[in-house]
Amino acid sequence: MAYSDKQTDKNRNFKEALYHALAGWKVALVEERNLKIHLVISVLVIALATFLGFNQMEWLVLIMTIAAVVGLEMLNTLIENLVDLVTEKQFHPLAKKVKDVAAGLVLFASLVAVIIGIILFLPKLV
Ligand SMILES: Nc1ncnc2c1ncn2[C@@H]1O[C@H](COP(=O)(O)OP(=O)(O)OP(=O)(O)O)[C@@H](O)[C@H]1O
Repeated sequence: MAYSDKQTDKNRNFKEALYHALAGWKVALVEERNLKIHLVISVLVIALATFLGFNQMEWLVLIMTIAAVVGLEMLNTLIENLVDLVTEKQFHPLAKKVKDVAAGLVLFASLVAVIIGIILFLPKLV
C-alpha cells in the first residue's frame, strides 16, 4: 500500500494519534483476510448471543474472547509486517520460525475461542 503521509516523528496530539491508529485498522482490514473472517464471525456470534439473551457474565466472557482473538490476529499481522520489513521478503529460517509461531499463536487462541463458544452456546441451543 502506498502512503502519501510520510510522517516519521511522534504524533503531536491525540487527534493525530487516533488518525494513525484508525489507519492501522484500515490497512489490517484491507490486507488481512483472516482478520475479516474473525470480525464477521464475531458479529454473527454477538447477534446470536443477543438473540439467546446472554447474561452479564456470559457477555463478559464472550467480549473478552473476541477481543483476545482479534487482538492476537492484529499482533500476528504486525509481526508478519515486521518480518517482511527486516527480511525484505527474502527467505530466512528465523523469519519462517517467527511467522509460523505467530500463526500458531492465533490458531491456539482460535481453538480456545471455539471451546469457550461451545461452553457458552451449547447449553442454550440444545
Ligand atoms: N521471509 C520469510 N522467510 C522464510 N519463510 C517465510 C518468509 N515469509 C513467509 N514465510 C513462510 O510462509 C508462510 C506464509 O507467510 P505469510 O506472510 O503469508 O504468513 P501467514 O501466517 O500465512 O499469513 P496470514 O496470517 O495472513 O495467513 C509463513 O508462515 C512462513 O512459513
